[in-house]
Amino acid sequence: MAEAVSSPVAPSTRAGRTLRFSKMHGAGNDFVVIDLRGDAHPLDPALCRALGDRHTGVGCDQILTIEAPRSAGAVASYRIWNSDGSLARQCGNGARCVAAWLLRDGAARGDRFDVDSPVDTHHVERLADGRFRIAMGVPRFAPADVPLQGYTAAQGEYALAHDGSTYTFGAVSMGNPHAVIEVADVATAPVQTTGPLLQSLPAFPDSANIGFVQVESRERVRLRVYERGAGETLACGSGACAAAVVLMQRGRIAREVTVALPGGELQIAWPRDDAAVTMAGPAAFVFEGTFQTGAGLA
Ligand SMILES: N[C@H](CCC[C@H](N)C(=O)O)C(=O)O
Repeated sequence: MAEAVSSPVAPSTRAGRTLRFSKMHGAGNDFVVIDLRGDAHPLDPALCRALGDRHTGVGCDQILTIEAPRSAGAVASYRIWNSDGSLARQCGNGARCVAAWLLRDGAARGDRFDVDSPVDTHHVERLADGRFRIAMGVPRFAPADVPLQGYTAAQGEYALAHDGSTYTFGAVSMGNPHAVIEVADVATAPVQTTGPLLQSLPAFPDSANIGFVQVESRERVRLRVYERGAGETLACGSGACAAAVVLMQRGRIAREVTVALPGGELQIAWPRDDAAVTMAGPAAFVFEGTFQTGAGLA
């Protein structure tokens, strides 16, 4: 599973902590965004699960915390928590929402700036239509980088036998692990069964985000993603990058494509194998709120 987290301070689920948040989404992948730049207490898994609960909390796929920049040129850094309380190292839709949040906050100015994710410094560009283009880093296909156990050299397609079935998929790291399964029709893809099954196999020691992709044309694909730590989401930005580069490497699609997810469309480009992948898409504010820790928590 994703890396365990040990909180350096007493669990922040103790009563009395008031957290102001912005509820946001990127193509339907939804987030609770919390400014921790003036707060010494990071979140912890229990608090993130409480925040993410769609009945007793705010409800979201991931929680994003805004923190001080780590690199010289960045305006801020952010941390990514899945709603199951696990930490993640990449979130494409979240990066666009952080960018929009930083511009509204005034920490970022102009149409181009840098933001530190847990794995990289991402160049952000605000586009004329209000969407954001993010440089998502260079994809890494080596099994050790995904990580994917049981294989030494990168393959365009892996075949994994389990319990009488054989699963064929591509595998890539976008800073977080992805498996990509090509299907004839995403609408009938076994997302809710094969997704959690593949995540649980020893081949994925850190689990993985499982994408199911249908090629409609060389310029357009459809995608559904069963995310690590959140289940099926309406969109997955790093998953869109992962599906696109797996299919581009196989020569199945052009080097610039539209990825149509249930929650919206993203534009993915990967001009050369040694280049960063860029992802363009929307970021939206939904509402502001405060969350009182400890209220109703056992
Ligand atoms: N579930 C992912 C993190 C969120 C990624 C997704 N929401 C995106 O937009 O890339 C993981 O554990 O690696």
